[in-house]
Amino acid sequence: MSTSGPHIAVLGGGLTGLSAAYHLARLHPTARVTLLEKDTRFGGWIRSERVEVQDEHGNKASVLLEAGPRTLRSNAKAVLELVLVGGKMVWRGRSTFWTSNHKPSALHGRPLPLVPGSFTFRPLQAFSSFPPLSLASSHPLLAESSFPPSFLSHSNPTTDRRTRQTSLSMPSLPDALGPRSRARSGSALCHGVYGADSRQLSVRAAFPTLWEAEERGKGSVMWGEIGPGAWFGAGKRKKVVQAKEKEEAWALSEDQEFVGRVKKAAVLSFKDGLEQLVTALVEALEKNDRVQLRKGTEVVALSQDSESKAVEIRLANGETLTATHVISALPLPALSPLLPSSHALPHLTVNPASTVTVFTLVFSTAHLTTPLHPPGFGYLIPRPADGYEAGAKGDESGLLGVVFDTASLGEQDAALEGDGADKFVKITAMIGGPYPLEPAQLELESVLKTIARQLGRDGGLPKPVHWEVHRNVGSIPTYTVGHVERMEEMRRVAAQKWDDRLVVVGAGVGGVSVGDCAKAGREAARGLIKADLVV
Ligand SMILES: C=Cc1c2[nH]c(c1C)Cc1[nH]c(c(CCC(=O)O)c1C)Cc1[nH]c(c(C)c1CCC(=O)O)Cc1[nH]c(c(C)c1C=C)C2
Repeated sequence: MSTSGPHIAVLGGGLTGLSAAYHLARLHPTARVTLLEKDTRFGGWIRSERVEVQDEHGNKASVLLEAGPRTLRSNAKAVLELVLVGGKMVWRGRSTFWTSNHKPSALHGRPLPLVPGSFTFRPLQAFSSFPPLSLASSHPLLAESSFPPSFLSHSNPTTDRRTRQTSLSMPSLPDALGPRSRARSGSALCHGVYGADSRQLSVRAAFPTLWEAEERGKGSVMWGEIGPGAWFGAGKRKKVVQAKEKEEAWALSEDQEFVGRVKKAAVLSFKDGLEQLVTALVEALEKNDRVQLRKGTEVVALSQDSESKAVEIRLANGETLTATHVISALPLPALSPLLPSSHALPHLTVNPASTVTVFTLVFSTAHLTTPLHPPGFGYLIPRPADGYEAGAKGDESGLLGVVFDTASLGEQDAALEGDGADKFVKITAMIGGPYPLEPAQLELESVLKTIARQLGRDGGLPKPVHWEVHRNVGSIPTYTVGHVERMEEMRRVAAQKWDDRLVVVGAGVGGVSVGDCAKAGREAARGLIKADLVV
């Protein structure tokens, strides 16, 4: 590795850290970059694996399993740039949403159908995902809250418009949704995105597009989406910038057919899963002789030289590295103990994080007389009416939702022998989050029983030909009320105490989606370069 130029250390080899290292190396002509990862692999929560499955008739398939996140959206330049690095993709087009003959009532009980696009919580986008009107009337947000004039502020004095920008007593989601829906509406979406109790989440931090729409609509989210605010002023300017950024990203590819397909896709992944993106980024970084990738390397302390302002990085193996700048993409609670008290940062340990167990099941369809599940991409389960304690033991048994993976991104699976991959169906149960779980609830029998009950399959579910369980401990930060302000303060203190030499980013700071992580890494790299901080 060359020794001239600034030396930037990136802490954490998840997607945020990889994206930061990739963009630093790409955009700065002389910077040296060292990426430090404690684990023996890169990718963080992104873990994709192929397994071979077989049924009793000799059909064999190669099935892709995701232990963590499974899709990304083509909604930001940062994502598109990485997508172009990632290679062969699969996409779920907008045309493959719910079919008109689908009846969510086929699902037993009161789960919420899983609709691609709704997770971004852009209200119109979400509801336009429901082509049949009959379906819309069963959507809890429509049925229960029916777009109150002020979707966010309804009946909540703490959301007063004059104070809501600065107040630390920002509403949490159920308050924001109004009295009738307060019971449980919206909680299902919070399970699907954050694996968390909606009552703990800050609307402003967790669903910023909803918040911004209400700002534009002067108290009405709906009006914010369709009213003049969306077409003039800041709302319009933001849309223009986003459109321009996307066009710039499309221009990076010469393959217009590919670009056309990605543009139309609602959600994307790669043929070999999201880890294909990680592998592509690592390969690109390995080719650059200004980049050093170090896995299995734990950072134990950071300090700053009072004269040169350089950052000293102490490693668990006793080595010390010196960097001109550090980008930390570590979980915030993991960064906290590395900082000396003179240079401590506030609020790093305030938010809790959800533990979600991902239970993937592959079934043979050979003996099924009816489809294993109704059409669609899965369902989300709202917060139990009588509390998580009771829900853990009752009907929900700790389930937050179920994804019908084959319906969603079945192209990732391939036939090896026999009639093909369509002889198998893959689903994923997401378990845990706010539920207090006993180990027995994570046993196969218990999970099968719960899903069969929810799907209304009286005869139960067959034994899967393959299943896997991954417990993602503390994987999704819960942005509690006041998060946005706390992070602003944390960044201010970091800039001041560390003389702009330490930048803190990642899912703990601003956005938990794959796209948010890609973007945060990119912005951190660009920020250092743009501000001419790299000396
Ligand atoms: C490991 C479990 C995870 C749960 N949420 C996330 C993970 C990694 C993070 C997450 N999930 C979604 C978003 C929204 C934004 C986005 O850009 O995708 C985020 C940040 C939405 C989502 N949740 C589930 C799926 C299949 C998707 C993608 C949407 C789509 O494909 O259209 C399923 C799901 N995830 C979790 C639960 C409990 C759950 C339930 C079915 C927790």
